[in-house]
Amino acid sequence: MASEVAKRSAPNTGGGSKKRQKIKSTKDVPTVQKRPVAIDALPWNEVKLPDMFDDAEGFFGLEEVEGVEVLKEGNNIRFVSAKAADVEYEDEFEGFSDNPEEGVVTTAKDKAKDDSVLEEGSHPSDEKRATEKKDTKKKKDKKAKTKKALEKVENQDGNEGSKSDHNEMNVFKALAQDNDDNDGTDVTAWSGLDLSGNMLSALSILGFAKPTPIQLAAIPEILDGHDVVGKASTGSGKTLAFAIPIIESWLETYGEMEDEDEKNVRLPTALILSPTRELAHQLTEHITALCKGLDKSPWVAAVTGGLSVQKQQRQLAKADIIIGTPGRLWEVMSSSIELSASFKKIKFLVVDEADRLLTEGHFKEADEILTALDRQQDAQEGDEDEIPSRQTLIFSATFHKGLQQKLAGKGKQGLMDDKESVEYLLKKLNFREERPKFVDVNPVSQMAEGLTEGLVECAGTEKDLYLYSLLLYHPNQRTLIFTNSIHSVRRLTPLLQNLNIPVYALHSQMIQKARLRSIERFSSPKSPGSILVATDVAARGLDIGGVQLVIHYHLPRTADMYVHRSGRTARAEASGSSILLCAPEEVVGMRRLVAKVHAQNAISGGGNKSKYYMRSLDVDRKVVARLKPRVTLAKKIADSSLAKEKKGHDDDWVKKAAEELGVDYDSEEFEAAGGQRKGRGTGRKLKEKEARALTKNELGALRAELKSLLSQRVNVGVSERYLTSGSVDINELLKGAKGEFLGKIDGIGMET
Ligand SMILES: Nc1ncnc2c1ncn2[C@@H]1O[C@H](COP(=O)(O)OP(=O)(O)OP(=O)(O)O)[C@@H](O)[C@H]1O
Repeated sequence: MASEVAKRSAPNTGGGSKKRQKIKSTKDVPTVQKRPVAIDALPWNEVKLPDMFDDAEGFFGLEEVEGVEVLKEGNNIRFVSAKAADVEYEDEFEGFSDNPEEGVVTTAKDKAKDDSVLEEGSHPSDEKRATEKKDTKKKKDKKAKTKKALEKVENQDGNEGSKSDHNEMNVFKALAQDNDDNDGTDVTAWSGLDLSGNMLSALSILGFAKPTPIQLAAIPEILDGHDVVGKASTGSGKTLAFAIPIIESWLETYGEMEDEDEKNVRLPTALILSPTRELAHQLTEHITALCKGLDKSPWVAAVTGGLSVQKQQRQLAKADIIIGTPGRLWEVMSSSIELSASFKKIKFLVVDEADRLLTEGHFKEADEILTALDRQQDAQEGDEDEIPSRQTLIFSATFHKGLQQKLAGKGKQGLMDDKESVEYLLKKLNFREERPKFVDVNPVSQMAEGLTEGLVECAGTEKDLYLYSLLLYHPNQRTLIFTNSIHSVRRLTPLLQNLNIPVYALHSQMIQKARLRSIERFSSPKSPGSILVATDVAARGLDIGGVQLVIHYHLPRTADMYVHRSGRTARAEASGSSILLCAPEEVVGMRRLVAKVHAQNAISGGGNKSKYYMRSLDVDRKVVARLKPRVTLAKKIADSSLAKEKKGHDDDWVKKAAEELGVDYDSEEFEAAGGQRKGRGTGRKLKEKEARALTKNELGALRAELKSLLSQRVNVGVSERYLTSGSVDINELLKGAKGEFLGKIDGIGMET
């Protein structure tokens, strides 16, 4: 095996695997062993220059290293060091960080907690780990039972030469029997896909009784070695559609490896490109969850920023499945020759949410990565046989029409060389087949089946009020609110908090730790009624269980974005609603956009071509008017803190600039001078100034007033519809049994 590849840790394969011993302190190191070390992992020391070199341009940052042997093996150069080995040994095997903000989430097989074992997978949070610990026993019992079922079959079917498919059918039967005793999920429905017993057992543990349509259609094509372009509606299980065959391939290759040495230097199997950090982490968790049910499992690593490039390089050197955003991946890859060399030999390249990744702002990095992966370019003479031919898998719920045609192979010839064009990138994907298999399992609808859509008409200036009303009409529902700007997320979050709504924020300018924390809290089973206000960074791919409602506070800019945003609810056969808040002047355009989405579905599915008409939802304006005072107050309080915060930032910035220029800075004087000029933004500035001017006491009074308003129930009364229908027991309604009060008490629900 090529020696350029960094040493990798073998996954735990149970009792038989060699386990590395934990070195607790340097005192415990019995012998000083020399080991091959990556060049950037050597214990480099900064060279101290004598004072006389005060201005020695070009020598700053000079580093030296001691005790390193340089070995030349053919064309490869290796560095062997005792010291570095110790340092790196501790560092390398301390287990991946539990801290998600550190950017790499990795996992190894679920295994017995053995103090002497340092190769341990990690999980994104301590909280999660605590929950997982609790689940472990349960899962282990389940796993043992599933295993027993498989063994039972093997024993029953012990005749040599028995047909494997016959055997497999019995595996299913045993699992089904087992399931009858509530011991595991019956996975008989997966039988046509030719999966290994190991994989079936993992699916049974996950509780996935049958493949989804995209899994049913795409898995055999991928297992057969084809390039695949997969299109299926949001929440339909695309992740496992590509992950299952990738893991099957890894299991097969790993099973064929004869000794530990070979396992230790194995090459990565797959590289998965994701457009956002959150999605990369989610893909990691999703694949990891499946791997946990396997006897032996691949290392899965997410690369999304936060860690030092060197540390990520070391961790990636061990990974079998790498999931990353293009920017960070390219940064890590481009600074390590060893990593790019090993990536070139991957068996699978996956582009998830392809239409976004290939078309929106990721050109440069995607281009660099694809160039680096291009196996032909670096193939050396006589090396051809060693290079596995890569399968390319492209997945999304939406594809621009042009992109779809190009991916389907039409017009692949004569692709332009314009370096800025999608065609250029497509060419770079380097499909191994002239035409990849196009798997479009759900041409009738990109939208999930269980989705209800509607719009609420309200004046642009009243969106806050209607948003709050909608939230009260849907109490205890996990709700995702989309806005088109970071500023709106920043504004709406405190506003809703002031109104006692459990709300979290998500946008791209938040630090990674805070982003992941928001998602974790929003998705926590402990808070089913939480709210997330987000930009479109949350629109694609995020799979948060139990999102029942999506509200488009700002309208989506494109039809595809409408599909992706709305797809955060009604996932995996669940139901959910998507509601647009539309100003009157926006209604026609929006109806047209949504009709377009549905028309495309109808035409491609050969279905009903009548125009889809999105209904307006009936919100009782009188009830909304009753909520106005509290929203106005909450807004005033939120605006005041925001304006003060902003002033602090502005002051800091101007102070710094004044310091650099060597002038005095007086914020009052500065503002007075600015206030003379009339121009754009003056009105906003005045409002901010007003908001800032609120004293502590005034704010306290506003808070008290709001508190009192919030403690009052909002009686929605008896709607005219009820009165005219003549069939309603008004006394019953007023008793509260049907929830005539808004909010947590018991929502009345929306009429659709
Ligand atoms: N065979 C299955 N049976 C039951 N649930 C499944 C199955 N496969 C996947 N799921 C679940 O369905 C949910 C959605 O899957 P996934 O995130 O892969 O959807 P997706 O098609 O990638 O959606 P999007 O287009 O929004 O990214 C996940 O919670 C996943 O665990």
